[in-house]
Amino acid sequence: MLITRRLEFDAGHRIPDHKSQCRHLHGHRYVIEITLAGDIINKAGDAANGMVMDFSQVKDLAKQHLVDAWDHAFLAFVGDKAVVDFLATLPEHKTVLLDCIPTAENLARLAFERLDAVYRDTYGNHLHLQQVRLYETPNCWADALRPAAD
Ligand SMILES: Nc1nc2c(c(=O)[nH]1)N=C([C@H](O)[C@H](O)COP(=O)(O)OP(=O)(O)OP(=O)(O)O)CN2
Ligand SMILES: [Zn+2]
Repeated sequence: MLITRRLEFDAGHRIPDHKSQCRHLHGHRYVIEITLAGDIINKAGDAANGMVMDFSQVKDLAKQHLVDAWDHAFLAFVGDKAVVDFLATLPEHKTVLLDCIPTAENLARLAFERLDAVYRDTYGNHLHLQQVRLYETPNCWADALRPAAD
């Protein structure tokens, strides 16, 4: 069984090597869709009975481990020196330094890597993170998938 929880957040970025609009400082209303795989919990009387995981718990964990850190932050490639140096001049500015360029692909991959350890099997229902879909705009998104098992 697959379940998906969608969250939204705002962040700024730029793609420094881009030859068109995206090299400029700009922002997006990002959408992240977190897909979990697992069996349906069958435990009479338990709050999670009939669920893979409570959607509110999926949301709370995503906020705690990722979304609250990225929301209203500027996501900057640490090698983008001009921007990193500029942001450092702004008192208490919320900047998230990344070791990669903040494309949709890289953000989806980073989100997957960070959240993978967060969604763990607590009920013996084989719960695990299956996919992170990251929308940069309503028309553009990237999917980070769990690699197929050997
Ligand atoms: N493969 C990727 N291509 C692009 C990325 C990316 O992360 N991965 N990012 C950008 C820009 O940052 C920008 O966010 C995308 O802008 P744009 O192409 O204009 O997207 P829109 O949905 O706004 O396009 P419309 O044509 O206006 O619908 C660029 N490429
Ligand atoms: Zn962009």
